[in-house]
Amino acid sequence: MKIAVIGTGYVGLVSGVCFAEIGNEVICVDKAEDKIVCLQNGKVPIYEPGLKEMIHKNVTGGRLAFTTDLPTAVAATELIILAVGTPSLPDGQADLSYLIAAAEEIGRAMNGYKIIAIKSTVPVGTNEKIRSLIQMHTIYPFDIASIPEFLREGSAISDTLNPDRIIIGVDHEEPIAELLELHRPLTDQILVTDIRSAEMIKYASNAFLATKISFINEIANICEKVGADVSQVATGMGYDKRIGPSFLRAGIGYGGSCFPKDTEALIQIAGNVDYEFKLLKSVVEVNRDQRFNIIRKLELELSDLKGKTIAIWGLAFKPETDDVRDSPAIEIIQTLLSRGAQVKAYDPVAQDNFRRQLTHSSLTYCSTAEDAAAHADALCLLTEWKEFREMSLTRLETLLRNPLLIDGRNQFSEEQLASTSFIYYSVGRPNLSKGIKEPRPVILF
Ligand SMILES: NC(=O)C1=CN([C@@H]2O[C@H](COP(=O)(O)OP(=O)(O)OC[C@H]3O[C@@H](n4cnc5c(N)ncnc54)[C@H](O)[C@@H]3O)[C@@H](O)[C@H]2O)C=CC1
Ligand SMILES: O=C(O)[C@H]1O[C@H](OP(=O)(O)OP(=O)(O)OC[C@H]2O[C@@H](n3ccc(=O)[nH]c3=O)[C@H](O)[C@@H]2O)[C@H](O)[C@@H](O)[C@@H]1O
Repeated sequence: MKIAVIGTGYVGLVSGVCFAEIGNEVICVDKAEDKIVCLQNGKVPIYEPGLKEMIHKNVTGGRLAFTTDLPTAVAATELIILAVGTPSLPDGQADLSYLIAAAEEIGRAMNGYKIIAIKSTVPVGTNEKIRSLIQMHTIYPFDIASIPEFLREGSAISDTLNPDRIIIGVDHEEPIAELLELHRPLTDQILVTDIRSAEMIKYASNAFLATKISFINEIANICEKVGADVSQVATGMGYDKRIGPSFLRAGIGYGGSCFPKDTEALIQIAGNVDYEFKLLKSVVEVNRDQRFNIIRKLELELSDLKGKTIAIWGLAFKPETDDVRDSPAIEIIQTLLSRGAQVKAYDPVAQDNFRRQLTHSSLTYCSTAEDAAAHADALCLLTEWKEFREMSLTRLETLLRNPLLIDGRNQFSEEQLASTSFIYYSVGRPNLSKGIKEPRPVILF
């Protein structure tokens, strides 16, 4: 099938290359010229394991190309996939301006029947609005389909090539056969729904996963007070097939370009029809507060943070990505700086993106994890990169001025800590440090 993918961000690029990989002819379009020039020169503007190699393979195989010329790409293809951004507006609603602009351009460029599929995450009813908009700009027939994307950054290629399910939302029979044929090589688990349900499945899925995270984070906070271990609790809960083990890792809360924005958008979608989504509002509130436990634990040990040097390991919102959009690290570091601390930060891949978001005279970006830790009064681990877990704690202890380790992602074990004198705080686990001031557990009967 000949496919044009409009918007070459995470979703556009990964789905474009994966459709090429399974034998389609794909042209990826972006209005950002620097991005397209970069891709045409064999470079990849985002960090995603395996992506560069797969792009190279499909470009040389003649199945994948990049352009800024939307009209020519639309005219040459039969399926147009919209994957432009839908960021949050200040009030939490999804900003549809990129989608609207792209839809108008597509309408003007059409030269015959097309299937137009929206992969961007959009509020319920948006596909219908986009259809009306395109109709105003073309005389040619077309069908609209909502095909939401469920990939995760860091494992985007395997998620796309082996999805748990594909959702196809349509309101006509006509495009179904072609869309089924396109997706069958990926999975048999394909659900065809009406368009509005497909739009809602995407928001409901992200909101449910965010709920699981806030739920386990609250359980972790209670575990800290009653002396239970949230890792064991999560394992025990996860053995129940109705609950499942995934998305029960306690930590500093979720970040990224999607959960924060999509939970806010769903609260707005409900509010627009006079429904107060109380549960989801609490999920968001719990998540916003969870990151500040890092600051609370630091202050418990160091009292005043003014003049203290705090090392930060991990800036990306999760490992295996250079994406720092809505990363909890941003607010944690801003709070440390506002309390007068000196911050030394390190991330193996996300540092340049983070620096573009945050610069400050008291914030230093370091070239290695060890440099960041050297002479610090405390070390906070915010992203679970493998290189951090593999670090020798006995070596780390010699680098820090004060052996205080605040682990926001539960990366270290009792065995690793046994031969050290670290004061160690993790999330929802009994205090494993030898130098603990207060005996644990605090049993509350
Ligand atoms: N990032 C992720 O992991 C996932 C994102 N999504 C959803 O997919 C959508 C896209 O997300 P990302 O790829 O992260 O977005 P992004 O913001 O990284 O990329 C969007 C791209 O679209 C381009 N663009 C905007 N208007 C255009 C136009 N008129 N013509 C051509 N190109 C245009 C931009 O230049 C940009 O390169 C969003 O709705 C998001 O919620 C869904 C699942 C996963
Ligand atoms: O709509 C989207 O954009 C995507 O959002 C998430 O994917 P992503 O944000 O890439 O990454 P996740 O692995 O879901 O992690 C999101 C955040 O939750 C946190 N998390 C995740 C799992 C967990 O158990 N605990 C936890 O704190 C991560 O650290 C991260 O900050 C969803 O998992 C994808 O299905 C969806 O397509």
